[in-house]
Amino acid sequence: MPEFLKLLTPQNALNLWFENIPFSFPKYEEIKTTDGLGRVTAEDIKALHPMPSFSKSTVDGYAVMAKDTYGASDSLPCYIKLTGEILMGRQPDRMLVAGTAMLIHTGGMLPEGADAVVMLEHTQSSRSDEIEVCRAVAPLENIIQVGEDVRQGEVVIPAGTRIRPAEIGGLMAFGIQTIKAAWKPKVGLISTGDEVVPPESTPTIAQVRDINTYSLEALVKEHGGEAIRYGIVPDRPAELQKVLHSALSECDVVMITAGSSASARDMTSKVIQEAGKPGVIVHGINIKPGKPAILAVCDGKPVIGLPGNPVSALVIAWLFLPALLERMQCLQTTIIKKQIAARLTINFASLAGREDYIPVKLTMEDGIYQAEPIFFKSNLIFNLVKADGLMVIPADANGLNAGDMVQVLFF
Ligand SMILES: Nc1nc2c(c(=O)[nH]1)N[C@H]1C(S)=C(S)[C@@H](COP(=O)(O)OP(=O)(O)OC[C@H]3O[C@@H](n4cnc5c(N)ncnc54)[C@H](O)[C@@H]3O)O[C@H]1N2
Ligand code: MOO
Repeated sequence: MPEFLKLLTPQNALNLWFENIPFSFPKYEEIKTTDGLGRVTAEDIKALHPMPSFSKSTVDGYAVMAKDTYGASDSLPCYIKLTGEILMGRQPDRMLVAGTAMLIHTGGMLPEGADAVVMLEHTQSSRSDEIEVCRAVAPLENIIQVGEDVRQGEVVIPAGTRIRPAEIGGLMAFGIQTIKAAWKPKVGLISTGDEVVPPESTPTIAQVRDINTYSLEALVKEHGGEAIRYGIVPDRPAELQKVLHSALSECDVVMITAGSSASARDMTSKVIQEAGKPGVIVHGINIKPGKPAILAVCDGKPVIGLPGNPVSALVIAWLFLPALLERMQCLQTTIIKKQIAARLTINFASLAGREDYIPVKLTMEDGIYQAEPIFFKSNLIFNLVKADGLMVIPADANGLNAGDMVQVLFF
């Protein structure tokens, strides 16, 4: 019986693999903040000054002392002397004194002495030097105070944060043009198989174009790694040995596709085992698709042996590689895979003890997502192209019934 028939759950497989990887603090590089999307910060970033650095209005209206408006209503307005206008981007040229108001615009700097802003809609101006206030304001109403967003010196983006558009905006608010980011792990991609030819060539009748190198390259890029292609290796162990050796010396992670299963030409596990210590950690995971997957460590470097079937290769890589890249870059917050709850449209059988990831089409009915399973074969990439997401059938389920709610993950 091939060794890989001793199947682990995906979570146990991941844990066991990670226990054998010597994670260390990541190398880092200085990058332009504008290039930072998707990168991981390698140091704490602190507020250089309070944000905002001046107190401002959140509405168009009149800066006032709140107490001057107390009791004001539509039936009993109060009258306040208008002493000028605060121009945008300019510091007010005078203090606000009791019993006076100044015209202010959204984002304008509050004059000293003012503690609230009356909205334009709650005033009338019958005379050019006076306003009629029809509604009272409380202190701090319609203003943003100095440091209300963040205090000076506060850690605003901790080390190990994935940079999203919001972080880029926050960094620019401080004028931080460069950041230290964890280096992008280099992921070597090796395709194997005598029948596999490059996409630019025309396959003969029993050949196939290389899908996996390219779908995996895109996945690596999407999850913050740098992909390095090592081409297609024929089904000869010596050839794979040679290419794997180069990839291990040049990359931080290596992914090999195909040759993971049970036949005599499935050499991947053996070649990985001989490429470095401790070698193969997991061969076989209780999952569909992707059961024959291999997780290994060769002299400190993680290696993944993916099934050749393009759907299996992509699903397994999508389940394991992002988690690895996150750990390698010391990401502090696990990225939760985007998912929604949906109602299953039909009865769906599955094997108890095995976690299934089934491609589904999503539609919306009465405000609830409906998940229609695609009866897929893991060799057929367009089964995945046609899917909106992957429905998870947990290991403890012995199939699901039409109407059951399922989680659908977006890959
Ligand atoms: N007797 C058994 N046979 C198989 C088992 C099993 O348990 N017992 N498992 C099946 C499962 S599940 C999978 S998944 C596949 C895994 O196969 P391998 O990893 O050994 O890969 P190959 O056999 O070389 O290829 C499978 C399939 O994928 C095509 N392929 C390979 N590389 C590429 C590529 N880069 N781009 C596009 N397509 C590729 C290849 O031509 C084959 O059609 O094994 C089952 N068999
Ligand atoms: O894992 Mo295989 O992926 O079931 O075809």
